[in-house]
Amino acid sequence: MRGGGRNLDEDDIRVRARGGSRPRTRIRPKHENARVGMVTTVDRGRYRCLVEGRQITAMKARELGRGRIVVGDRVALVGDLSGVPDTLARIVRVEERSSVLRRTADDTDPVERVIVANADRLVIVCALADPDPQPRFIDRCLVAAYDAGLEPLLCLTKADLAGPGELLDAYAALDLRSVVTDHRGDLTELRGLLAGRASVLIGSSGVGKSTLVNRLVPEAERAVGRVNPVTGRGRHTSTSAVALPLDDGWIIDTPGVRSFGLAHIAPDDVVAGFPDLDEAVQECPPGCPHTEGAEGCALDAWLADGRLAPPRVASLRRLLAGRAGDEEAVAG
Ligand SMILES: Nc1nc2c(ncn2[C@@H]2O[C@H](COP(=O)(O)OP(=O)(O)OP(=O)(O)O)[C@@H](O)[C@H]2O)c(=O)[nH]1
Ligand SMILES: [Zn+2]
Repeated sequence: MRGGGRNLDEDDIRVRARGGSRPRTRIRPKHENARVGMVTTVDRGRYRCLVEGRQITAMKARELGRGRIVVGDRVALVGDLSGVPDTLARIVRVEERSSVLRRTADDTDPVERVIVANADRLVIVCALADPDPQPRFIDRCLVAAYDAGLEPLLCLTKADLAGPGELLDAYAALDLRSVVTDHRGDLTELRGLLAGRASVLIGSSGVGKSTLVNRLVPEAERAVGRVNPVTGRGRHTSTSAVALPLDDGWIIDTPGVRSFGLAHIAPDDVVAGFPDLDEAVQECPPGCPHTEGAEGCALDAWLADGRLAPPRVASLRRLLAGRAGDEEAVAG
């Protein structure tokens, strides 16, 4: 785009006026006039950003190279910041991230992807019935949350169909905050927990996540559904995350996230996602893989005398086995 005429700004002109033999790096524009905004969606090379209350579309400046920019990133923008249809701003800088939530396509995929930057909470949406609760999905999300430094919140939906007792009992040993909802009930408690935070909502298909998002941010459907003036594309694109403003905070929906692989997380950090098992694994021999049949694994002794809940140990072992490429475990 540089020198392309239409996208010239003061910085480009200054570069050219000084020009000459000075090394390019020393006269690289500092973009003092840049405005900082937040990336709310990413769709095939186009970034929607909220800047001073306006939604604008931007592209990445070539000088930024190949580094990915993701939803939640705070970015410095120059160029046309009017937000008028068909205008395109330029992202010239990505601010340092306070957190990154990553995933891989499955537990053995070497390619990790950052889904969201700068979030501080992971809301794990899980139905109490229809579909039945999936503790293994919850455990997987907890590992990712602890690893990324996000505070997990368990959001149990469809409370009109089943009670939360059994599920909450399974997690009683964890210091895990939870909230119970149904599609007609009051959302005051959940709203209170979300206010002022950047919360990523994650859940498997059919748990009622969209229902929840639409109730929390009724205008979201319109905002997401609006056809992008630059790309001409509407909703149901490949976007994997969308940030929506809510009560001085953000909720970040993840409609495109269909799996949540943990190949990027070291075994010890997988174990750290199970703080209720921590005391037991302290007694394991050095380098213990904690998997089924591992020699001297203290989890077995603790299980045998009833000090640990079998489903918790099974869940950890399944995750560890899945990362080792055990097909059957990956399917879980
Ligand atoms: N009984 C009951 N049904 C609900 C509740 N919340 C959502 N549903 C229903 O569950 C179904 C799935 O809800 P969605 O909001 O589409 O679920 P989702 O998690 O967004 O699922 P995907 O769109 O597949 O990602 C719909 O038929 C909803 O009407 C609830 O609290 N109680
Ligand atoms: Zn062990």
